[in-house]
Amino acid sequence: MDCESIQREIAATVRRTKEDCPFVPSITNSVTMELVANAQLAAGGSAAMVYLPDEGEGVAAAGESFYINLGTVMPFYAETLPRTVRALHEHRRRWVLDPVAIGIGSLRTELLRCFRAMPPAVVRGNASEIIALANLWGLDTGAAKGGVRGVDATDSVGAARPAAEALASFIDGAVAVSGEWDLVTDGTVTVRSEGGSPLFTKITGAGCSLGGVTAVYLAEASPFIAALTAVQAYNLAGTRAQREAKGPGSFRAAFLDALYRAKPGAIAENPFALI
Ligand SMILES: Nc1ncnc2c1ncn2[C@@H]1O[C@H](COP(=O)(O)OP(=O)(O)O)[C@@H](O)[C@H]1O
Ligand SMILES: Cc1ncsc1CCOP(=O)(O)O
Ligand SMILES: [Mg+2]
Repeated sequence: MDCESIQREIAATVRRTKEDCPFVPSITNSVTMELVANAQLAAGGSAAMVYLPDEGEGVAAAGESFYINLGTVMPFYAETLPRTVRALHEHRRRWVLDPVAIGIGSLRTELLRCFRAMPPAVVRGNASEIIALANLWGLDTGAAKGGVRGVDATDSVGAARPAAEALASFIDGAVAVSGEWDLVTDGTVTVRSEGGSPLFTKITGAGCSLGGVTAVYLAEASPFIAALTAVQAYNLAGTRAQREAKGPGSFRAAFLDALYRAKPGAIAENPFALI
């Protein structure tokens, strides 16, 4: 895969998504749910958030891809999430996992452990979450430990590269690691995408909504291209939004506008390199 063919695939993915408006349901956290849905709409998808077991199963079958984010675990997720993931597996629907705050509490850990048997097509997280998930699943992380602090990372993106590549190979899909720069890998090809803004760390839900938008593109593209398209769109829109913003509040609004307005060619041409 060379950069030019990757760029062509990214542009085609953005274009198809706007034409098709794929239905991409989510089970996601109650803190950032609204930003996730708005970002999915801005990218051209159709969003629906559910909580209950039968609703999870129903929309898993009806959706074209799916997003699961473990940010705020509720007791009934012990039933909702295994049933939904089983339905996704049975209906051959691909899904994105964001293992937010991995390490907090026993139910979150138990759920993340159980996903190993029916894995997602894409895992998206910050560096510490990716290292921690690879460790939980017993994969080779190059001895990295993964220092998640609540929902934040304490590891650099580069430190998560072995974990990301091992995870991507294990799931036979793709892994995206976010931070000051972003890494996307399918286990063989690894890319570094530049851009974004430090203001992303001053609003809640930048990472969660990036996962939701990845799921939208997953309805239209391979795991690797879907993950990279979302990362490129965020890095471009974040760069543009920072020029308009006075602080986190105006950044959030400017970011949604920039994501909505970003053209396929500009997303494809946001700076990235094979590493
Ligand atoms: N210092 C930074 N500079 C530029 N972009 C950043 C920076 N930190 C995070 N981002 C961007 O913010 C988005 C969310 O990433 P991140 O904050 O790592 O996720 P999470 O919220 O899950 O920890 C990504 O698009 C990422 O590229
Ligand atoms: C603050 C918080 N607490 C539980 S989930 C959540 C949102 C995390 O969002 P993100 O990972 O996108 O920063
Ligand atoms: Mg996060």
